[in-house]
Formats: sequence, structure tokens, C-alpha cells
Amino acid sequence: MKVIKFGGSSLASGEQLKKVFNIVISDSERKIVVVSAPGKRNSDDIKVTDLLIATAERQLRNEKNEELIEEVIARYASIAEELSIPADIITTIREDLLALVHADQSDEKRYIDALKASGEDNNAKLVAAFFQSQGVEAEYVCPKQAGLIVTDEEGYTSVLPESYERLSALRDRKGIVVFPGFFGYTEDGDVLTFSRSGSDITGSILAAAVKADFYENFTDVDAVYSVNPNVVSNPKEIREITYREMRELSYAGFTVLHDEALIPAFRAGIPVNIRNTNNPTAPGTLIVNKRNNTNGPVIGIASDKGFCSIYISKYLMNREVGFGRKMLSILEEYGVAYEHTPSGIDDVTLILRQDQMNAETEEKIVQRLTEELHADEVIVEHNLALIMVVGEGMRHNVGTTARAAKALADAKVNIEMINQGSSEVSMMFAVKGESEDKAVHALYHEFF
Ligand SMILES: Nc1ncnc2c1ncn2[C@@H]1O[C@H](COP(=O)(O)OP(=O)(O)O)[C@@H](O)[C@H]1O
Ligand SMILES: N[C@@H](CC(=O)OP(=O)(O)O)C(=O)O
Repeated sequence: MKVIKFGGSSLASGEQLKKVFNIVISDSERKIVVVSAPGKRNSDDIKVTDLLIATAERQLRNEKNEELIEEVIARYASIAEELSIPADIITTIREDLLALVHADQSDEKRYIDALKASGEDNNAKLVAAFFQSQGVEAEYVCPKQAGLIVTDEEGYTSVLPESYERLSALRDRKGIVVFPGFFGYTEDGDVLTFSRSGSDITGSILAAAVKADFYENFTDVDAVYSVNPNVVSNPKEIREITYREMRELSYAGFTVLHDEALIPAFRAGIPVNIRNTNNPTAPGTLIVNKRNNTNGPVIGIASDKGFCSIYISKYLMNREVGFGRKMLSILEEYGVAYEHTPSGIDDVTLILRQDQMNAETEEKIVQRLTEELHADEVIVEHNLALIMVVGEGMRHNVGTTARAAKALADAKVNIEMINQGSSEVSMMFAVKGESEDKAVHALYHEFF
């Protein structure tokens, strides 16, 4: 049995849905279909999820949002019309959406999440209706009814372990299951969404729950490329990659797969196949536990901007018991997570996503770090990009760091920081945000 997920780009129009249908029915193992909300039809288009977020935010500010609501409905209606799906599905979608817009707004996060999730929920209903109209046995399955229960943590949602057992019953359903991605229900019955692009996570959860043979993730590229194709044109395709490598690369900027989507499939030992809806005969990229290393030291180079660093120095920091705890507890009080902590004898640097702090919280954090830790220096540097060079082969190849550092030096990119060690399969370089693309090009041309 295969679980097959289609991203928003694969579901953006009636024409795309026809491709989806043909892909699903071409293989009788494709039994569970996870769908995103309709995505962009072209680069200037707006994803349904973004329209829904804007609708919710305007409602919360008591601003007019009727046009946005109609735009959302029109996206589904144009697909239904293009595919001659009976129009009553659009009436259902309209009623559902209006009920959500006018629902209780006392908990803003839950209100926004419920509206956001309706993008995939209503799309799953539409896709199921389309399959049925083609004479195929297919049913929409509600995540609540199926038992996709999620945690309710501060700013974070993940699947509860007991969900797997309940979801395993999906295996016994007759016909094709069409399941909305991106959200689950709390134990209290409220909708919570995963982070953006989280339908990938739903697909992986279901694949693990039903012990699928494969998790196929259909998107709009022929493969995972060794570097973001929006940065380097015609990059090398990756045929096979390990879970560990892909996890590092998707964390660091390979948006083709959500970085949390690998864990459920990895734990259950299910291979993940990234494929192209627009070119379904292409083999795509297979994500597996072990691969033959035919790639040399590096398999991929990913990058992401929007980071800052907080450099803290204090003479004899290494001798001070509890320094790290005190430092991190100050961040914790402001709800700020850190990504990396490269350190020396008398200094440590915290690397964080910059959008977690505004100018005011930053000032307070710096002041508290300085005063409470009696630091000699606390310096914040903004607008950094992190570049991750990844490959299982690094462990067996001497000199990879030197090659990377030389390539950056030759391209006149100053390395602000290097972090290598904890992970055996990656090294991280921090550079100034404006040097990001230059650095990625230089590293790509060094290793490929
Ligand atoms: N290394 C990479 N390989 C392939 N695609 C990548 C990579 N890095 C970023 N991408 C981007 O990921 C996109 C696919 O992800 P996404 O837009 O979320 O698709 P979907 O709508 O199918 O969920 C590609 O179109 C591409 O622009
Ligand atoms: N629709 C949601 C979830 C998702 O997974 O979408 P996509 O498959 O288009 O990345 C989002 O835009 O975040």
C-alpha cells in the first residue's frame, strides 16, 4: 500500500486535478491520498491558505473580508466547473467557510487555525467528489473521525503517539481515502494546524500508521536537486538520499519537503519518494535509510536567511558552573528558541531566528545577559544566512571543510562562523545575508 501526498501546486486547477486522478488510478497500491489546499496556479497567484489567513485576520480586526471569502470560494468553484463536478459541493464549501468565519473568536490562534485548515479540508471533499464523479470508489475522511490527535504546545503542534494506532484502521477502508493534510484535532476537539507546508507531515504520519510500503510525495519538480533550483539553474538531481541528509537539508532551506515530515516515515522505515505531478514517469528522489555513496563527500547545499547571532564573552567562562543554564533560561523567559551554539573557551555565540525578537525584546535580552551573567561583551549581529553543506560521505573524506572554506574565500565571502561536529553529516557556515547566493554558488561549483 502507498500513501500519496499532493502539494498545493498539484491541486491548483482542474487541469492539475486530472493529472492527480490519473496518477492515483494508475497504481492500485495508491490507496490513501493526502491533499493540500489549492496552491499557486502561476508565480503571481495567491495560495488558498494565504487567502484564508488574510480572511481570518481581517475578521479579527473587524475589517471587510467579503471579497476574500468570495475569492476562496471562487478557487474551488472554478475547479468544480472545469471538471464538471456537481455544484452542490460548492454550496457545502460556502456554508462551511461562512460558519467558520463567524465562529467564536475568543481564542485567536484557534480561530485562525480552524479557518486555515478549511483550505485542505474542503479541498479533500472536492477531490473525493471528483474521483466519485469519475466512477471511482473514493471517500473524504475527516481527521477527527480517523483519530489524528495532536499536542497543544506553545507555538508548536505535533502528533500524539496514540494517534498511530487509531489511524492504522484507514488501511481497512474500501476504496480510496482522501485525507486533508496540514491539521489535526486536540483532545478537546479543536483544530490545530502544523506549521506552513505541513501537509507533508500528515502524509508521513499516515504512511507510518498504516505501515505503507512507500510514502510518495508529489510536487512540481522532477527531483530533489543538490541545491535550490531558484538559486542555481539546472542543478544536479539527487536520485537517492538518506533520511539524515534530507532532514538536515530540509531544515536548512530545501522547502521541497517539510523538515518535520521525515521522522514518522523514518521511524517506521518507510521509503519516501519525491515525484513530479507534471512529469509522473520521472523516478524522482528516494529517501532511504542507507544509500550507496556515489556522490563524493557532499550531496546537497542548502541555505536560509533571517538569522542573527548573540555573541557573549566572559573571561573564564569555561570555569563557571551554570553559565549555560543561566544564559538559556533568559532566552526561555522571552519564548526565544536557539538554533546553534558554537563556543570557545571564554565565549559562546547563540544563533537564532531573528523574527522571534523585536527591537524591544532584543534590548531587554542583551541587557539581562550583560547584567545577570556579568558578561564582558554581548554583541548582536543581524541578517545572517546559514549555509548547510550536507553529505554522509563527509565522514570518510578528508579535507571537505578546507575545500568549502577555500571556495568561499576565493569568492570573497567572509565566513562569520563555522559549526561542525555535532552532526556527522553536515557543516554549517554563517555568512552575511547579502552574500548568501554568492556563497551557495561558490560551494555548489566546488562540490558538483
Ligand atoms: N533542493 C531543492 N530541490 C527541489 N526543489 C526545491 C529545492 N529547494 C527548494 N525547492 C522548491 O520547492 C518547491 C516545491 O515545494 P512546494 O512549493 O512546497 O510544493 P508543493 O506545492 O508541491 O507542496 C519547488 O518548486 C522548488 O522551488
Ligand atoms: N496549504 C498549507 C499546507 C501545505 O502543505 O501546503 P503545500 O503542500 O502547498 O506546501 C500551506 O500553504 O502551508
